[in-house]
Amino acid sequence: MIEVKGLEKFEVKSYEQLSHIAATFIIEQIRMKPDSVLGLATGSTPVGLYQKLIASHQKCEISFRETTTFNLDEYVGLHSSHPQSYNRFMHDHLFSRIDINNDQIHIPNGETRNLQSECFRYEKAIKNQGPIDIQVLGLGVNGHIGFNEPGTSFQTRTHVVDLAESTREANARFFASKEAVPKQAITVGIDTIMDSHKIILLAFGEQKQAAIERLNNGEVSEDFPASILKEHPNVTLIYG
Ligand SMILES: N[C@@H]1[C@@H](O)[C@H](O)[C@@H](COP(=O)(O)O)O[C@@H]1O
Repeated sequence: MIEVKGLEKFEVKSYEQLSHIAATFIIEQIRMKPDSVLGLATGSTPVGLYQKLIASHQKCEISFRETTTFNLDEYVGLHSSHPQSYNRFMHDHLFSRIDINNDQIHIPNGETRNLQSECFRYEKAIKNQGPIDIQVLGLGVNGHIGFNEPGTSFQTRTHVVDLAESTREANARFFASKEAVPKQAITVGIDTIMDSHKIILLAFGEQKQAAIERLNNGEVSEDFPASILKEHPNVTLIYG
């Protein structure tokens, strides 16, 4: 097996262990720097991490009062209260249960008429308040990070994407049908992600094995967006 340079790796035996290790990174970061800027992800993988952060907050170990968050992405066309919007997901799974100030939470607005200016506004907000101290990433089955699909330039900043059919299929489990999955999203770009000081990449389960294998053993290529992370100096892959 070819060892990948630049990726620190933790192979875990359980989802519980993955969530625990990921939470340790975030908790350490907040303790070290209470006004940290966190980059957050949606999807089912980070849910256990968010539960651990809530538990740590409830035990008064950490406070989010001074932290700022930027989420990676949002579907185009879903109202922020829609059960499958990422805005609603983050409030349900994390924000409503910690002491973060609402005005320090940032999620792209996928409902706006002017998507281009929203991308510009979001990128500028990250630039003004960043850089992101620690970015949480999930891994798409096709290697996407955020919603940066295969073929996306590594130079991209926040932009509008057409979702790959494989992504709409994978995410259909959260919707009534695949047809109900939006066709577009706003995502921070790959270059935006690479500006983060530290990145933790989480991947777990049978359906992620091929992507993990390709990340570990494949080349750095725009056909497989997550591969660029091998060129970042401070990435930890937590997988199982
Ligand atoms: N935009 C999100 C990604 O940021 C996430 O990493 C991916 C994996 O989701 P899951 O963790 O549910 O496998 O899903 C979505 O497509």
